[in-house]
Amino acid sequence: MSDDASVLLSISDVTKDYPDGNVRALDHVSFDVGVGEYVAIMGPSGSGKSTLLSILGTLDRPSSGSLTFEGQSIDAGTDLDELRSRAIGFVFQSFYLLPTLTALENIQVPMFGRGWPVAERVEKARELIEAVGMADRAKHLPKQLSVGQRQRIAIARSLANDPRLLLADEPTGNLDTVTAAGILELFEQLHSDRKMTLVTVTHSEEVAMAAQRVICMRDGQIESDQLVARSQS
Ligand SMILES: Nc1ncnc2c1ncn2[C@@H]1O[C@H](COP(=O)(O)OP(=O)(O)OP(=O)(O)O)[C@@H](O)[C@H]1O
Repeated sequence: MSDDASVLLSISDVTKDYPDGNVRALDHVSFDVGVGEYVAIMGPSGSGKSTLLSILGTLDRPSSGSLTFEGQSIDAGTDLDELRSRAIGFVFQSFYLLPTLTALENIQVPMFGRGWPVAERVEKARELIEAVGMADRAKHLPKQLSVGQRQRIAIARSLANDPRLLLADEPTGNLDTVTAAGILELFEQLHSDRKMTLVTVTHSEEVAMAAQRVICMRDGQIESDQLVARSQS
């Protein structure tokens, strides 16, 4: 973690076993993520990246070890649905947009059930669709959008509840090089303009180099954890 950042998220001595497969997916992993950091997690297939991201996002529980978010311990008593919907946004390789909803409606999905007045919900969705450069596609259904455009809408949706943390699993995995570069620019904007904390799992060097810090996993352990040297322009 960079020295000046206060800690957003911390995992300590986390182990994850999958007894059915007799697999130790994470093996005593500890690290902090600072507020506003942009972290890439890399490593070979099967090294534990997605498992780690699931635990960071509270989608899965560690077998042992602990997790804190904004200084609060995440344990059996934590309302995980509430924490996730309030504080954590997720972006996946497959976008999981609802096919019968328009782009603008898809962005509002996380706001459903949270008591937002409709007008405010729509206004917020309009602001987000603008932020991801897709305002002119608001009424389009997912099937009427390119894959890169769908990912932009999925990213806008992930921001609907103003999360402090954005977790992404191979966010450019289904995209061609040019489209992927556009998504990386969008992440950079979120990081620099909105001061989002971003953690992304990736196999892509380009994605990793866009981050500030790269954690490399191997066999369920952290092999290296380094700040990315940025060229000054
Ligand atoms: N539900 C599960 N049950 C049993 N074993 C699992 C389960 N999920 C993952 N594993 C195993 O845990 C290990 C880590 O898997 P994980 O998906 O975290 O790796 P990864 O680094 O994300 O891989 P990839 O880059 O291929 O997506 C692998 O050996 C995998 O087979």
